[in-house]
Amino acid sequence: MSTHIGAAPGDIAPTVLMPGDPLRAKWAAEKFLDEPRCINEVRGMLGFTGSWRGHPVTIQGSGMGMPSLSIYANELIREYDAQTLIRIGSCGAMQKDIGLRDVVLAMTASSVGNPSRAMLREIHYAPHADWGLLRAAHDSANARGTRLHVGGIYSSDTFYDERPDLHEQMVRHGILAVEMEAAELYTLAARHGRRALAVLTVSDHLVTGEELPAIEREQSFGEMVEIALEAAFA
Ligand SMILES: O=P(O)(O)O[C@H]1O[C@H](CO)[C@@H](O)[C@H]1O
Ligand SMILES: O=c1cc[nH]c(=O)[nH]1
Repeated sequence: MSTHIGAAPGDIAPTVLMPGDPLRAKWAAEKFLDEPRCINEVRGMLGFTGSWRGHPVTIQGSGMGMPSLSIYANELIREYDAQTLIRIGSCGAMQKDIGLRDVVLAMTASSVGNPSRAMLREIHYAPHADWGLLRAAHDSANARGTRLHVGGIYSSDTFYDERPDLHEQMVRHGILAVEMEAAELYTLAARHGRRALAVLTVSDHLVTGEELPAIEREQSFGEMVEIALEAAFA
């Protein structure tokens, strides 16, 4: 057990998928894994371990925002020796040519700040995906005909952002979408020599104002789960 994860040693697989929503973790584990069993209920941040095509896989909720993700990713890496961490999240599209339910692979993740920021001090570190995972996810998505976008995303500290000028600059600099965890996940993975990727599904559109309801964010983003699994074991 770690402070925030109740799993026994050995109950967490080397490959961990991390949705923000713990109920998406439950849905994905029941839909995509063989013999899933709940390995964490601490604070309701559900985690499940099962297998996919014979490979052990854990799907563990991260919560919303980088401070929460940081706690789970740190414990998964330090206490359970997780090697591959793939975020499976929702995001808001920031460019006109991206549609609802399109999949975004985050090549880089910009942020105003993240929990690692204080440690890095004057360095403006560029959080980036693992190249092998990114390439494999790209190949998987293309093979299945997914509407796919690959590029930079923005990991925000706020869902209800009151800085339209900040969004304007992100859009202007080609940022594809906004979410709230990837920059810290990428930074932690790099620091510990692990592989990380964020595979995201567009749930909102910041340009058109379209949005999907909570139940669809929880239970309908299966394509990104399959892409993440195929990339992990490519
Ligand atoms: O759907 P998840 O994975 O939680 O991701 C996105 O959704 C949450 C906000 O609604 C934030 O965590 C953001 O990153
Ligand atoms: O962080 C997020 C996630 C989904 N949609 C948004 O607009 N922001």
